[in-house]
Amino acid sequence: VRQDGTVNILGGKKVAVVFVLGGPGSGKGTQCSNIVEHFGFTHLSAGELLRSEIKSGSENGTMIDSIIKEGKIVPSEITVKLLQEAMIKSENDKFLIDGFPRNQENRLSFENVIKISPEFVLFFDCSEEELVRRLLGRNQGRADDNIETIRKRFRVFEESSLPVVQYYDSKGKVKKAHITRKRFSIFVQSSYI
Ligand SMILES: Nc1ncnc2c1ncn2[C@@H]1O[C@H](COP(=O)(O)OP(=O)(O)OP(=O)(O)O)[C@@H](O)[C@H]1O
Ligand SMILES: O=c1ccn([C@@H]2O[C@H](COP(=O)(O)O)[C@@H](O)[C@H]2O)c(=O)[nH]1
Ligand SMILES: [Mg+2]
Repeated sequence: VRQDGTVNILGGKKVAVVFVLGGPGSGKGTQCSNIVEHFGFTHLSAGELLRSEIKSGSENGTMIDSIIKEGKIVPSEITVKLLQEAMIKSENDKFLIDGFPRNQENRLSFENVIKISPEFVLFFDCSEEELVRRLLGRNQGRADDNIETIRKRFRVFEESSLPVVQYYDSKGKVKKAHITRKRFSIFVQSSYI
């Protein structure tokens, strides 16, 4: 229990978190793997945790599966609990959290439960044209890599996820990697990396 009365769920350990955000297919998972190799972070993909939950046959699996196929956002309490469990299980004190927070409610839920603010947010800015090309060429058998769901994921990204990037940008916490054409960059006025 901290002096301000809040409880650190990670047992008092000082933990660094970096959120990795960007449109579907912008390379979050790919770049997290590269970063992990060189900088000693543990990579936690919220999408992977949710897909594992489906595969494990958990009671929420069917609901998560249908939300992912619709390109929508899984309720915060489920995703935050999975992230919390993964962070507690890990021995590490540095985490790259990929694909989360997806909306403002996710962000608030993480703040309230985990009680850690990110060191910064890595944002991959990429044109929709390039995103579609990458997603349709990914060939990993994902149920949401079809053009119908991809369009829905783009809409959710613009409506719900970009406001989270804007929020962190207003706090000076966004480091932007500019991938191709500036489809989404009008929303964010921040430093480039
Ligand atoms: N810099 C790059 N240039 C070309 N292709 C790339 C690049 N980075 C990633 N890719 C490819 O694009 C596809 C999507 O990459 P990745 O899975 O890392 O994206 P993501 O942001 O994690 O996507 P999602 O949000 O759907 O999980 C993959 O097939 C990957 O190999
Ligand atoms: O915090 C999250 C992360 C993911 N989802 C759902 O999973 C899919 C796939 O996520 P990827 O990051 O692309 O692997 C995403 O479209 C959402 O439906 C989520 O709800 N919350
Ligand atoms: Mg990914």
